[in-house]
Amino acid sequence: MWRYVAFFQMIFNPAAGGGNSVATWHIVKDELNRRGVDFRVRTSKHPGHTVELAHQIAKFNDRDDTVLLVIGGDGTLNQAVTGIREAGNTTMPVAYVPAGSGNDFARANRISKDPLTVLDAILDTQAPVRVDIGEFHERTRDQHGYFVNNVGVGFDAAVVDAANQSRLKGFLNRVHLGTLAYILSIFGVLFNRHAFEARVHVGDEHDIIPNAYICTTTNHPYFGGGFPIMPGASVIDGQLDLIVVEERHWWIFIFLCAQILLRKKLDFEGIHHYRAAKLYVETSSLEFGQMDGEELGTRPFELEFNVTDQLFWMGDLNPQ
Ligand SMILES: Nc1ncnc2c1ncn2[C@@H]1O[C@H](COP(=O)(O)OP(=O)(O)OP(=O)(O)O)[C@@H](O)[C@H]1O
Repeated sequence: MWRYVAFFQMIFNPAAGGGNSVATWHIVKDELNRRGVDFRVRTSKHPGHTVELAHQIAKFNDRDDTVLLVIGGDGTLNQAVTGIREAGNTTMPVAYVPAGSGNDFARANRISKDPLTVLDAILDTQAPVRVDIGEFHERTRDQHGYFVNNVGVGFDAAVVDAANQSRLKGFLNRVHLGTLAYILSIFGVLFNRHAFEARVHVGDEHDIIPNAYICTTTNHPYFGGGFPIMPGASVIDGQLDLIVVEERHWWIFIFLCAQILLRKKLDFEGIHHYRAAKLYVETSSLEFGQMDGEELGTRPFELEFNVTDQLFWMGDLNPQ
């Protein structure tokens, strides 16, 4: 069935990477034309539009050799996967050319930053591969969703919120320093930090963590444009990883962040780690939330997580 790719349905987000994705799109389009590859492109016209576009493509697809090729960042990839899944399509594979600022999903799967290298791998692909993605149900607002990277409550979500509000982000993206926007936001958020109570249920374990500060469920090691928050996490183990970091003293928190940046083993009192296919996290206070770098707003969160999988069209799978 998957001997060759006959047809690419493409979604391109011109706003990803602070607009740098436009150059990637031109490279991809020119190369596909040069190789005589059959494709159709749709451009994301506004925030969230990729969900609608992917939904339509997945719902009305009448060919069994269609691959959805996504050009954008983690948020665009999230929306494409969400649209496919919401359409009830579990057979259409996703190919991905990273063109965002963080590109954590690409980093975790060792997908090249060079569009022509990625395209080569996509066009050489013979069969789809299954990759873990996360699924969540947030009970307080009855919200359901999917994530390719992570869902976080607390510190990381406050950083995403601050980075997205930052006027500097667009400029830093244009000069290829997108990660710096997150680093600057981290310092801003650190000055306003507060701890919250997190209740975690995993299997028979029921923990109450009174002074949580980072509470992130992740599909792979990276967050925020390359921070290896959970080095052992994998997209092919059929499990999700939850890391909860307590807020004790600011200098301990800085020390822990340094350990994360230096990729040291996070084996300290005050760091809680859970790995399972199903997880439950609850906060009693209003907190920021984020999903793959997209804001979830503020609310008390009651999050049920499950691991599921998605077909990807991306050459030999080589995850970290
Ligand atoms: N035409 C558009 N104009 C403005 N924003 C758009 C448009 N199309 C999509 N978006 C929004 O652009 C946002 C950013 O996309 P994306 O996350 O892919 O890029 P990024 O933030 O640069 O990369 P990363 O998530 O990897 O850091 C998404 O929230 C998406 O909804």
